Amino acid sequence: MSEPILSLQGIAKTYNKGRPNAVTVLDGADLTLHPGEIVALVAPSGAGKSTLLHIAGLLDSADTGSVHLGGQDMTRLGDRRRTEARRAEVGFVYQAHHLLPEFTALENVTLPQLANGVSARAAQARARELLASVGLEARGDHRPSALSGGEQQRVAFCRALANGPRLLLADEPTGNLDPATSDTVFNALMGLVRDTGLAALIATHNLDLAARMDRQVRLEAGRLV
Ligand SMILES: Nc1ncnc2c1ncn2[C@@H]1O[C@H](COP(=O)(O)OP(=O)(O)OP(=O)(O)O)[C@@H](O)[C@H]1O
Repeated sequence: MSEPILSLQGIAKTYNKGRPNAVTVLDGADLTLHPGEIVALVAPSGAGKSTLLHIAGLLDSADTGSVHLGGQDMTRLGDRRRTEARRAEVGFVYQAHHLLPEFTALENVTLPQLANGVSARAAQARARELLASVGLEARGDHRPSALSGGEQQRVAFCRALANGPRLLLADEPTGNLDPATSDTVFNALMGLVRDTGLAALIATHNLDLAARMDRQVRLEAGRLV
């Protein structure tokens, strides 16, 4: 089998450690994700899905345990190296799309590439290609307010994929969408995973969508089962 893109081992996380209001959210969570794999992360509200995604995506650190991304140990990297690794390897999609309202769809997908040192010309070409891959070739000049919810969420996926990450992390990405639109967004994502060898971890409450993924992991008492 191919080398894992993401490997989490023995991840523990307690908020407000040592205080009366301490909350242990993760307590020995293990997870391995391979290229071309899409995995559902299912758990009740408050169980720690966002916390786990933030640790996997190097936005937050675990108290104990290790995080490997693309075979490299990220656990003890300094802030600068973590940010670099995150920019290069990880794409994030949130429930609310967080697109920049004053920029067009095309600009929203171009900007992260400019931040990563890509030339304007190459960044725009890639943004056009990504938007076309989710059926939005005619919407590049629209601002988010002129797009439907499903279109906005597809732009958010394109933005997350703009720098060619090997890992996509999504937190309830279809939570705000009606079933038909959620289906369209999910199918676009599935196509990308299959075509590009991307690995995706998708937190969702939608059990129908979860059932269509390669595997489901549940977060129970701080562990993944
Ligand atoms: N910064 C923080 N300080 C203290 N407690 C926190 C913090 N962030 C999260 N928590 C607590 O940790 C627990 C897990 O939160 P998390 O957001 O990871 O859950 P979730 O499974 O993503 O929930 P939801 O599905 O509702 O988004 C919750 O009880 C939450 O209140």
